[in-house]
Amino acid sequence: MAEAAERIDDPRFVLQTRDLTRQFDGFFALRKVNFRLARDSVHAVIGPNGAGKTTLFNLLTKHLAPSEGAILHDGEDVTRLKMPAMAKRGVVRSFQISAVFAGLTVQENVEVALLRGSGLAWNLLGRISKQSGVAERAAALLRRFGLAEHAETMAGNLSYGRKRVLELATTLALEPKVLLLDEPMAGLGREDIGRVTALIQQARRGRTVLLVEHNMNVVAELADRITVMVRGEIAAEGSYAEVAANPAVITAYTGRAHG
Ligand SMILES: Nc1ncnc2c1ncn2[C@@H]1O[C@H](COP(=O)(O)OP(=O)(O)OP(=O)(O)O)[C@@H](O)[C@H]1O
Repeated sequence: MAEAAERIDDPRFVLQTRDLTRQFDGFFALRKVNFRLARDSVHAVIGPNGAGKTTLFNLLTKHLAPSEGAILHDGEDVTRLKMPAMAKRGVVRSFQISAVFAGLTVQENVEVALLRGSGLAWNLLGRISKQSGVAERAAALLRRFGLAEHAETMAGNLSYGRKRVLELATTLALEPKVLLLDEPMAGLGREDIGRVTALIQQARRGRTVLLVEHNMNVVAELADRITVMVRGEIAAEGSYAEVAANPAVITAYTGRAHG
């Protein structure tokens, strides 16, 4: 499997794409996209419906294979690597809520994630968690994420917003270097959005975060840099103020030319 890795030494960028393209039956969902994710930044990908955001995300997270182009991680060509290999390299997407085990307690869910992160079979959960300090580490994570008082609650009984927090806690238990989040605020009310935003602010320390997000208040608050996708291509990039003032972006969102 070991292929000669192409090194592109620009250490500022943890992930880069080269002419990344994905077609579906001749339709270009993504066309020759050159995307760069700066190390230790929070970077948001936005754009109108059908712009190709999810396609880009799924290519970076290895849920989809590209039609053409390349993906580089730490300067190495990882285009052909599968999801587990990316996870080993520290590039992890948040699990979907469906991956939270409803029949386990909140504490047990985090313990499972910690064991998974250390490559141990989770059917040994009971025995190992007592022996290896996993229970203490899980409890510490729950305290950090404000879930301590729910430690013994069955995950299935948590509110939707708390499930999202738990989902993030189980992802962060893997200590990813690059955290990829697909619409982390989707379906959340205002209070939970505040909670998850604070959690991402905390989680960003020492790592890189990429999020696809529709909520512009959240994007404005969290993102150092924003990529605006339109019809499968990058239409603009920059800070929130820069992209918000960009005529191409205004046109894409309003359907009208600006000015
Ligand atoms: N599996 C697929 N088969 C066919 N077409 C697809 C497939 N996945 C995406 N597309 C098309 O590719 C385009 C980009 O879709 P994508 O989901 O990446 O957009 P998006 O920016 O994430 O949109 P949204 O904000 O609505 O989620 C759309 O026109 C979509 O219909």
